[in-house]
Amino acid sequence: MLIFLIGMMGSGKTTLGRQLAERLSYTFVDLDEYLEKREGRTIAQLFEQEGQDRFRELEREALEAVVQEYEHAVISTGGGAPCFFDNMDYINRHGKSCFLDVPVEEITKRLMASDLQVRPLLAGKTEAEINSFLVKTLGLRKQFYKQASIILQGPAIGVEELQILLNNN
Ligand SMILES: Nc1ncnc2c1ncn2[C@@H]1O[C@H](COP(=O)(O)OP(=O)(O)O)[C@@H](O)[C@H]1O
Ligand SMILES: O=C(O)C1=C[C@@H](OP(=O)(O)O)[C@@H](O)[C@H](O)C1
Ligand SMILES: [Mg+2]
Repeated sequence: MLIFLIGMMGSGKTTLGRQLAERLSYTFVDLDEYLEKREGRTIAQLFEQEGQDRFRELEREALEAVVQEYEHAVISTGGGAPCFFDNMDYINRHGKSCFLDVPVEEITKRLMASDLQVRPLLAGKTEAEINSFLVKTLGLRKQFYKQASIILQGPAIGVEELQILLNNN
């Protein structure tokens, strides 16, 4: 089975995905890392050198490659991945999707304490600018995230809770 974690930047997809994969003894795939290895460049370099439109095409190609490569895996997507092309339908056709619905205030706090350079959409922004960017972006993306098979609400989403919901859905 393929399990996809989706949600905004900073919602904890990479962190929780790694924990879940370990518990299930599944392979863990972080779509950003997979794409970086595939292209031999970082996410920041891909945004800078290719622009966001091309980044989204490369992200879709990486998503398809992961689906073809793995039978059982936990896949942490990048925050924008479900929101371009028919990616959300594609994800739901190939596995179970879990939306980590964490409040923007909590996400802002986490991201401010992290390295903003690795997330090119946030690099160079102040806390207030990040907060308003996240509010605006979530407004546009929620229609996609809401199509997830499982929705978990934060701020604190535990791996046990996620595992129970996965067993029941
Ligand atoms: N449950 C949590 N509580 C507090 N901080 C967290 C939690 N999950 C993740 N973080 C922190 O928030 C930041 C973003 O987490 P990450 O897993 O990379 O999110 P995503 O992959 O959704 O962008 C990281 O600095 C991480 O250490
Ligand atoms: O929300 C987005 O558009 C993005 C999220 C990032 O992944 P995380 O959600 O893991 O930070 C990464 O794919 C890229 O910086 C763009
Ligand atoms: Mg991530």
